[in-house]
Amino acid sequence: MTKVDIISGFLGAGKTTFIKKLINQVFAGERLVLIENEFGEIGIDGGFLKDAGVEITEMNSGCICCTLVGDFSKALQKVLEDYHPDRVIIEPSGVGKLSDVIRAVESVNANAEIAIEGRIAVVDGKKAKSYLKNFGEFYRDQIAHASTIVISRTQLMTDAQVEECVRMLRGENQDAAIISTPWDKLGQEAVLHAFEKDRRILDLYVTCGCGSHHNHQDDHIHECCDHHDHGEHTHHSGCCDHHDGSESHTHHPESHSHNMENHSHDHHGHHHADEVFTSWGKETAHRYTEGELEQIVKELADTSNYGTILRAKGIVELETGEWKQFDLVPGEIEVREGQADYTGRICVIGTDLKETKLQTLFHVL
Ligand SMILES: Nc1nc2c(ncn2[C@@H]2O[C@H](COP(=O)(O)OP(=O)(O)OP(=O)(O)O)[C@@H](O)[C@H]2O)c(=O)[nH]1
Repeated sequence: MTKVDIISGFLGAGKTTFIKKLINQVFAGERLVLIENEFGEIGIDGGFLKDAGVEITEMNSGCICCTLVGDFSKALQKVLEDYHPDRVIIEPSGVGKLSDVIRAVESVNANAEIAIEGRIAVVDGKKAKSYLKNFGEFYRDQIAHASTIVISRTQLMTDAQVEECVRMLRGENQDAAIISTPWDKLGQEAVLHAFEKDRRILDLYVTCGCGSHHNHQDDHIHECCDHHDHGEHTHHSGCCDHHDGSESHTHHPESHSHNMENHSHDHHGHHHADEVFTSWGKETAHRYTEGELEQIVKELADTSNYGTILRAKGIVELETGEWKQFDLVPGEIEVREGQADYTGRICVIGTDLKETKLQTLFHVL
């Protein structure tokens, strides 16, 4: 029997980062295959685990839950036959619907010895509220169908923000385990616990009167709806706070990022991702100066000249021969050392992208 874990999450939520953590800490020693699906036509993440001996199947240019569903079924079957893995980890594209991915896996299940173990949604805690408003059809589906919701970037949030986020997520999914512990403090035991238990909240991120964050990993794992009194610690896990979701169902245009439009007019509609989101991707041999690359990424982040950019990432060569990897989600950019690759690759995903302007910006005419 091969176990299958689906690690969903919106664009830039932290799926790949969380998968690395799982592979290093939780699934170490297992024979693993990762099926990675990028909405854009240029795969960027594929190389990251080759050294760790993980087999990687990349599927680009669409979603395995809709346009690539037939290909996905064949790919999963092939992986099972070729490698007989202990576990297959599926990373759907950020704009894939978790319910559709589950259905796609189940359709293979009829002929194969597999069992879905984890249905994970990684949620960027800082953006959950606005994304739920603006991209509700896709976002809500991932949250609602998850058995475990993992909140990323909680170390960048205040306790009150974390609590509000947990409450909001609980309003969308009454049953999932919700992990809100900052990932650098999240231990193997805690992750396993969340995966194994159906209805738990890992309230490791404790709000104290002193306002600092405490890691109570060993002794603060609570059953949902279990209200504990821990002296001066107040626990607002939000698990019993059955929010009516009214706030996240409102249709006000986005105020958080430049020109983010409301794409959730039809919560019950069935849009394919490519009806709402577009991607632009290029391979390039262009060698950038470090300053030029930083300027490009900054320009993408700070202006709306190139459309509404929800995610950009890439790996490119510098004039010096060094390679740099960049990541952008609204409000956050990162440029870091990268490993030399066969060519530079750039991928931008968003709405209303201005392709010609992007080509000019990246010098890839
Ligand atoms: N500070 C911080 N950064 C994070 C965290 N999670 C992810 N990131 C950063 O956010 C960016 C996106 O993370 P990924 O793991 O690539 O996200 P993803 O969901 O796989 O993104 P897609 O490529 O859209 O599928 C990277 O620059 C990460 O380093 C987190 O918990 N804290």
